Amino acid sequence: MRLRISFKLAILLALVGALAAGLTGFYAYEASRKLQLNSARTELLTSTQMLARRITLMQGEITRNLQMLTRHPVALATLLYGRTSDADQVATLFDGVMTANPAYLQVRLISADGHGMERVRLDRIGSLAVRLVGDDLQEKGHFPYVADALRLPLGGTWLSRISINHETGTYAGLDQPLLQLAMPVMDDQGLARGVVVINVDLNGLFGLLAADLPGSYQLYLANGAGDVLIHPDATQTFGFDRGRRVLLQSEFPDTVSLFTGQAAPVLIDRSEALPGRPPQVAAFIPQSIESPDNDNRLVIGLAQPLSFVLARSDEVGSAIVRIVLGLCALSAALAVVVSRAVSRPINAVTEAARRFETGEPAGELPVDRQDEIGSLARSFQKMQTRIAQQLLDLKDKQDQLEHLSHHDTLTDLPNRRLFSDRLAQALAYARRHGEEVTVLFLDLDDFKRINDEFGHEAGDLLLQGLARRLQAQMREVDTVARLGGDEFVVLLGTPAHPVHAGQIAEKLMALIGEPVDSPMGLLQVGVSVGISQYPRDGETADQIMANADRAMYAAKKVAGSSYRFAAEASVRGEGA
Ligand SMILES: Nc1nc2c(ncn2[C@@H]2O[C@H](COP(=O)(O)OP(=O)(O)OP(=O)(O)O)[C@@H](O)[C@H]2O)c(=O)[nH]1
Repeated sequence: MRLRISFKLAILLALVGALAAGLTGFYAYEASRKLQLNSARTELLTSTQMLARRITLMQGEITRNLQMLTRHPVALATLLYGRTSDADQVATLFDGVMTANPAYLQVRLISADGHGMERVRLDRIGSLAVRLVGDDLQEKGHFPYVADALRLPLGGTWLSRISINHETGTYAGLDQPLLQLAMPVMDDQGLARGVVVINVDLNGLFGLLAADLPGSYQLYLANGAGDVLIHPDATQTFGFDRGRRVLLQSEFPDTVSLFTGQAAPVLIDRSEALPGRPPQVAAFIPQSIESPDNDNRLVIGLAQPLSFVLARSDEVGSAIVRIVLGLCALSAALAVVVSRAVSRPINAVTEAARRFETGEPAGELPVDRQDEIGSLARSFQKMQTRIAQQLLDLKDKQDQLEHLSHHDTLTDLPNRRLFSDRLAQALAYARRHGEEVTVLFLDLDDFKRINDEFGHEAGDLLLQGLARRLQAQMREVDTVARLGGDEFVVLLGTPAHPVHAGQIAEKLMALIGEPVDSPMGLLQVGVSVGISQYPRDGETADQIMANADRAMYAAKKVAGSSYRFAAEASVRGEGA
């Protein structure tokens, strides 16, 4: 199948349009993906740093609460005098602090005496702070938060390692990650009389801290060795507490530098899914919690599923796909319009060429256009006009050649060839209809003398003048021809009786005998005429002509103009 140029052009333009739209769409989508990832990483890092800052603030707040509680006079009074009213006031104080701080699991006043006997203790049960009394109060002197905190100076804070709470007798926070902070209560002599201990629920604490973060954020917390303390998957937390290690650096190998003292944050773009874990984007930073031994180094991290991060770019992607499809449709429509606009004038030129080839009128051409197609159309039109003109010229030349081949160049009378054709035709007709044909053979007398006396040019003028005269005076049906030199012949177009033929010969003699005016003077000659008639003088053209010639020679023998019939010997004329 031969595809039209407009179709090919439309397909090509549509493909180019679709390719351009597709590539633009693809790169726009890639750019949007990168932007989303970068912005997600930056947001995660900022949120993680904010979280770390809030942990520091939170620790400072707990320390300030401890200072307030340890320095309150009723705390020392309770420890020194054991009065119930003092203890009640302390309990009220603790209740206020716990109410204000939902992450506090437990607040206790523990005496240095009585093996670290709990004097006032409030445990969190649900949302309430519940005071324990009587047998529920226990000796805690063997716990480091009592023994070590009692050795601290005024205002010093003891900070536990983050651990799982296995302490029996607690109502809340059992088996939860726990941070304990303790501060000594000093008397006037600077002797530590007891400690105030606050147990902080880390899950709750971080839950509070993370409450402002977007719901898609996942919180990670690891201790200085990398043990996972908080993980979106609860089964991965506190592995060390169950006799196995679950390390953050195992799941996020890039974080290993954070556990070797590096302070720079680690940004992770984990595009590949781990078994059971979706691809993620994450940010991790180290965070130190101030403590006397400075051993509480933490690594905090926030992560987001990659799918969530890329959800927006997927939306952008589907918008881009719609735009690309729209652009493809638009480019296809434009391609059709453009290809038609381009191919229509080309088709017009092609159609004009086809019509020209078959000789039909060319039709309209886009010659008014100012582009290459207009120039092609104009060139084609010029070429068409030139070819048509050349064809006309050629036809003219052909006609001229045709005329020349049948006419004498000097006199423009029919030549021997045309005369022979007409004679043959006339004989054929006469033979069929039983008619006669008459030929009069004319030879000028003494023509050489004209040439010799007046010049060859004068001879020519005389021949032309006589030819014109004969042509004008003879009937249209007759043929006057020049056979060559000073020989003329007349073929009568209608049958003629010999008498009539003789009259015609006399008319011819009179016509030729009239002088012809020329620049060289009056030119005058005589003529000898031989008359031959079919069928009397011959059957064929050759016989007729030969007899006419012979008759003319017979006439020539007589001085002056005369004529002779081929069949008769009688001579009629001026010289007779
Ligand atoms: N000017 C001119 N002369 C021609 C042309 N053709 C032939 N002639 C001349 O015509 C003359 C014919 O001479 P002849 O055949 O002797 O005829 P004539 O002089 O008429 O003599 P007779 O026929 O015997 O009377 C020659 O001198 C030719 O050169 C022509 O086309 N133009």
